[in-house]
Amino acid sequence: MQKALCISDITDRIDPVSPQCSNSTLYETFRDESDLMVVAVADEAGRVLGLIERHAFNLTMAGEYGRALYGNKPVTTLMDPAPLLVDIATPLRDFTRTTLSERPSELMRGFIATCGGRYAGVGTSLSVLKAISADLHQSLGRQQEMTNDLIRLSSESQRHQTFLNMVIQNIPAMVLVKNAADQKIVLLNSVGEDMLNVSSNIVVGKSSGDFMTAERAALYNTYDQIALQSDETIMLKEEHVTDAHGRQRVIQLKKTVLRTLSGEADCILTLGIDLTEQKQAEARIAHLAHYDPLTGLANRALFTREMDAALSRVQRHDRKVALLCLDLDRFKAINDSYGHLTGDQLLTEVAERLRGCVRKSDIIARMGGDEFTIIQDIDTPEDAQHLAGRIVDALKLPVIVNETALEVGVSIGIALAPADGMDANNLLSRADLAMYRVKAEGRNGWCFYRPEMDAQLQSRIEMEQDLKAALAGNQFQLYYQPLLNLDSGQVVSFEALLRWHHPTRSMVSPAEFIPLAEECGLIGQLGEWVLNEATRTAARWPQDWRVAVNISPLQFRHKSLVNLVKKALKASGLPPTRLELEITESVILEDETHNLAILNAIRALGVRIAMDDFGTGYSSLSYLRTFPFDKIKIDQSFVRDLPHDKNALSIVRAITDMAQSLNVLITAEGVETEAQMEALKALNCGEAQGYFIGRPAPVIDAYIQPMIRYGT
Ligand SMILES: Nc1nc2c(ncn2[C@@H]2O[C@H](COP(=O)(O)O[C@H]3[C@@H](O)[C@H](n4cnc5c(=O)[nH]c(N)nc54)O[C@@H]3COP(=O)(O)O)[C@@H](O)[C@H]2O)c(=O)[nH]1
Repeated sequence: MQKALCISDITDRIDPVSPQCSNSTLYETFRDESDLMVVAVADEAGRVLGLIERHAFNLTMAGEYGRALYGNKPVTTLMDPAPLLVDIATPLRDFTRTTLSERPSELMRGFIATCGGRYAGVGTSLSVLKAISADLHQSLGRQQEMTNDLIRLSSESQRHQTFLNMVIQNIPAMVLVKNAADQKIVLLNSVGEDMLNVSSNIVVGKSSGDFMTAERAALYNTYDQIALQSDETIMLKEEHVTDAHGRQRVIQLKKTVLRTLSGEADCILTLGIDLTEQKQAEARIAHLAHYDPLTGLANRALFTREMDAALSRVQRHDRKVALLCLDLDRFKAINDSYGHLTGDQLLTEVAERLRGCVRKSDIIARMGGDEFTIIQDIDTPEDAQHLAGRIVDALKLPVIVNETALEVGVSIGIALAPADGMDANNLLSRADLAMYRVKAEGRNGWCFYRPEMDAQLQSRIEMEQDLKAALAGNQFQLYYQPLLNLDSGQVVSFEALLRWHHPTRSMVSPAEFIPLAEECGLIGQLGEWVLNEATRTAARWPQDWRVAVNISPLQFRHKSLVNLVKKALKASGLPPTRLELEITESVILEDETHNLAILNAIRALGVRIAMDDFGTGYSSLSYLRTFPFDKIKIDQSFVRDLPHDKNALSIVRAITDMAQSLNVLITAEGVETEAQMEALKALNCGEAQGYFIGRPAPVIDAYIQPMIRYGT
């Protein structure tokens, strides 16, 4: 901002003339200095004596008469002895305002500026006018600038204001500002309107008590007082509110007092952060950590916690608890046949039915796959028995998924605390043991744990160890069972069937140890041994005999089966066309793409692929189209009832007809009588296998038997 003009700005610091100076000398000075309008007369100490104005002086001195009269006289004779005096620091405006109103004619003659009463310069009316005009001009310019500045400032502040409003309105939190002095609300943003379910028009200018319940308002006022007495942000308890849309929200409030530069409380800022989604996510995570996402039942982690709690109830309050272990009977087959989506729907429905069988206080958990557990507070073992009975009945009813009726069934083992133990893991294994007993005894039922089951478990554990030792100790042998071509009556191939000469239990059936080997991960090693042994043996047979080797579905998951087959063929020198691999339908159903690729690669080597146990599975026949099987083996359960059972006859006929249309060879398994063989011949079955033709036997016997029987 420019400084206002003062007298010093418009005075000429012309040396004054002394009172002794003659008028003629001054006359010459005026003649020589045309710009000189006024001069002051002052003594040596600077005291002002008078003022001489050029025009008036020259008027006197211009004529000869005037010069003759005054020429030699001192200037004091023609000076104005009472000139207009003004202090040099006087603001120009003050000077002009006073002089123009009080002594305008004196101003016209000029004036003398003084400083501390001493001469400081002279000024004229012209210099005053010039200065006033310049000042006016400048102040107009300044005013314009100031106006522009103001306009700019106001638009900037407007922009800031708008920006601030936008931030406040769009911040995803409630912003509520109260005046610190009277605690009246001055601002509530739109999120706050929504959270508090009130319009800012209603609350601005009001106190909390004007639109809240007295109780709540009192609480908020207390919080305000606490905030006012604190220099820090205070965090309030989470609050549950119903928002403008009727939804329950959880809000975290924070209060901060905004203070002026001098430290006085100006306003109270309340921020409300909506924690609802965060809380929901936390709840979801907590739920996932304890509940099975598919069925909504407790998971293993929650089961363990609940089991510990139940056992401490038993201990402290002398209560009884039953632990029920459930395993669905045909779930795997259904899952494999109809796919995981159907399996999932089935599990969901099973969970629903279980919920319908228990009391509220019972805990149902899904431990994984198709295994469930129930923790039940009981008074007597009969309570557990009744619950198990209800569950078996509930799951006997078919489950309808996508218009298909699925019959699943359940096996339940029950262990009791404290009778069967007080350790959760131990009880679980005992209930499991009982459940396996139900499975072994035909499924779809329940059974209490009995101490002798431990011995059975022990024997299973021992068998597992024995199996490991058997592999190392050469206790396995392959038996061979012949397959007869029903047209030619010739033995065409032999199925290799594994036998275990157990050191103490003599011969153990593969029906017993193959599943065990699958469970304990030994099937890969065992299957590799069978493949090598069978190909090595068959390589020594007559050229027109093939060998069939059973491949477990689990072998498809282990080492590269294709490489194992290649290696066995190479090592034995057996032509690939003389090797046949028997697989079950679960191979196709389990991991169709992966397993079909393996089958195709093996078949590309020239090895034949047979579908074993045909008709026992759950699946539709559609998988027969997914792979060109060389042979289908009709399961012995269909052959058993031939030739008299009409159903068996029509099933076998249907299979042979279908095989003919697909151009696939059919082998009937389990042929034990001549009548069965004749019936199969009449049904156009290509090959037969069974005790009637030859029992599995070490290789020598295997081919001698049929030769003896049929004279080949
Ligand atoms: N993955 C592998 N599985 C194998 C291997 N060796 C055998 N097995 C499978 O074990 C199951 C039981 O086999 P086994 O006790 O050898 O029974 C076979 C035959 O002895 C029996 N059979 C043959 N003819 C008759 C008969 O006329 N009556 C009758 N009651 N049983 C008979 O059938 C079994 C052959 O079945 P299949 O394999 O379906 O052709 C069995 O599932 C074997 O597959 C192996 O090395 N690996």
